[in-house]
Amino acid sequence: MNIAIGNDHRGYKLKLKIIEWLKASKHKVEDVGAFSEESADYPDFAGKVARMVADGEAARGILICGTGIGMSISANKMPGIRAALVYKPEYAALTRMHNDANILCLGEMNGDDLNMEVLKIFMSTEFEGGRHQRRVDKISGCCC
Ligand SMILES: O=C(CO)[C@H](O)[C@H](O)[C@H](O)COP(=O)(O)O
Repeated sequence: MNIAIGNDHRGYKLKLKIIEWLKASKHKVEDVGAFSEESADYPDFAGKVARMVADGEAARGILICGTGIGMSISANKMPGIRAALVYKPEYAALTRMHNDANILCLGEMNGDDLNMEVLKIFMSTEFEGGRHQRRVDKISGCCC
């Protein structure tokens, strides 16, 4: 799968771990930065990843900041994006099965172990469709 990934300064170290896992799992990774722990603005990276997912250049996106909150607020401004901020593994499965989330937002403060567990479930869970498809279709109509 083609994955776009982005972070601010607080998400930089976790991103490196995530990229290592994604590549070992045979995913193709496009890293839009930030490329260091120097202070950076999360909307800049959320916008780049969201654009790539919305345009079909990436099948899914991953965004990391301190809490994940700023990334999710920013990414969800882009039409076609369903960015989910997930702290618990069970919810990683549910947001894929029910919301067909196409971007995963992680908070570095949630800890590496939990975040890696969330990531692995997010990457391996399919959308269920059915009644959830109807609801996902309605998301696009919410802001128009
Ligand atoms: O969590 C975040 C936004 O939702 C960011 O990653 C930052 O942690 C937060 O905005 C604090 O920024 P700071 O410049 O590191 O104090």
